[in-house]
Amino acid sequence: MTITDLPTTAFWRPGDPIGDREFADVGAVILERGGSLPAVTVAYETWGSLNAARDNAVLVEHALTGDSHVEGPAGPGRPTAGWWDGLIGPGRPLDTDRFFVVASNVLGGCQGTTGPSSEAPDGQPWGGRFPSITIRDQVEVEARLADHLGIDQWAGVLGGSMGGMRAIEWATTHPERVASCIVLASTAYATADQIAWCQPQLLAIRSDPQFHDGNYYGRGVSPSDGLGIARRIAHVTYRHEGELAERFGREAQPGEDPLGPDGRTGRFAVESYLDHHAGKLGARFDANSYLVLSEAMNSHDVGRGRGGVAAALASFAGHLVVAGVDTDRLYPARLSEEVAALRPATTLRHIPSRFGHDGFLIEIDRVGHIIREALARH
Ligand SMILES: CC(=O)SCCNC(=O)CCNC(=O)[C@H](O)C(C)(C)COP(=O)(O)OP(=O)(O)OC[C@H]1O[C@@H](n2cnc3c(N)ncnc32)[C@H](O)[C@@H]1OP(=O)(O)O
Ligand SMILES: N[C@@H](CCO)C(=O)O
Repeated sequence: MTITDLPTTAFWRPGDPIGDREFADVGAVILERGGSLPAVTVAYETWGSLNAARDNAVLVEHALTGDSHVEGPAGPGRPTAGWWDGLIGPGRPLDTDRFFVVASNVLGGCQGTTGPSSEAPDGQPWGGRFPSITIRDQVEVEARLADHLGIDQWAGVLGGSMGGMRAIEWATTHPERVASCIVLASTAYATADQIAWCQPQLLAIRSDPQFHDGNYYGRGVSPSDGLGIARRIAHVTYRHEGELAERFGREAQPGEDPLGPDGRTGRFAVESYLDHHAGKLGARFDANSYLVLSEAMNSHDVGRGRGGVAAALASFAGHLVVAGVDTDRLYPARLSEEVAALRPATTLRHIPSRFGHDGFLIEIDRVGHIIREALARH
């Protein structure tokens, strides 16, 4: 597959099959970086039942390109199978005999919650006009969802990567509303390295001639080349050097010769693998959401304006669990260890994996064990 063969962008629009989604209108939101969104809708899914005391709810926070479909098959309105399939259900780590599990699509996303592809007040898609948002704005919207569901305190808030950013922000902004917080393969603040890896990704999208300053909806085009390049860069950071060496080595993609006379089209197997992931993301994700969410991640710092990370975390009296993947080069395990050092009451766990950052999505048994252990206190 060459770059220009990539499919055009797909995202959820009103009128599409709703799958298992429910929707909550949570009103206008004043944004941290200025401006506002006059009417925010949140798409969410639930598993299990809220008990009479309304104290058994757990919020699962998805990562950059995830959505509310944590568990269950793909199907109409559900472009992908659950991204943590196997973790939610009777007797599972997120045990639906005990817990009411909630997962929403994040503010700025493209699977039903208000984002750049949603309608602005003038009836046209927001597109490039969608305002800059922060992780704190996303948590504000999730707090409104909790209010809508009648949940004063979550038994648990948990997530990996960008989902972990929102989980730790929840514990900091609303310490009284979180009993247990589980932060996987994540960080208390976006590091220089994470911001640096992000920059060429955003430039790739914005440099795509089909980007049109973010106003590509309705033109029959999308900046899929730029989004594909962004995903290739990101995907390498999500995996481990040793894994790529072991899986692909210097092998050529079958039927192709990267060192032959036509070496410009013949690919190494690892290049074909990256092309595949670029194509998959282009088929299920909106480039504008990729930009907005990436910049929200760059904003992340629970200590900003609060006297630093240690002072910010001091307000949280609940149970905090942090776990890093030992081969994660993007969110190295030292960032989890740093949180545990700044807040000594924290439980520190490790996720051994050969897969790097994506280990938090792949090592289901280990992740399930950490979740089960943390929620056993409840
Ligand atoms: C599953 C979802 O996408 S749910 C939606 C939400 N998603 C997320 O939050 C995370 C997005 N997904 C991801 O980041 C990753 O796909 C993961 C972490 C979930 C999966 O990781 P892994 O299971 O290790 O898959 P891996 O990275 O090895 O990729 C396998 C794919 O590469 C393909 N592949 C492997 N080698 C090659 C090659 N040489 N050339 C082309 N394709 C290749 C496989 O055929 C397979 O394709 P498929 O996924 O279409 O079946
Ligand atoms: N593979 C994950 C990595 C981000 O943490 C995603 O696409 O959301």
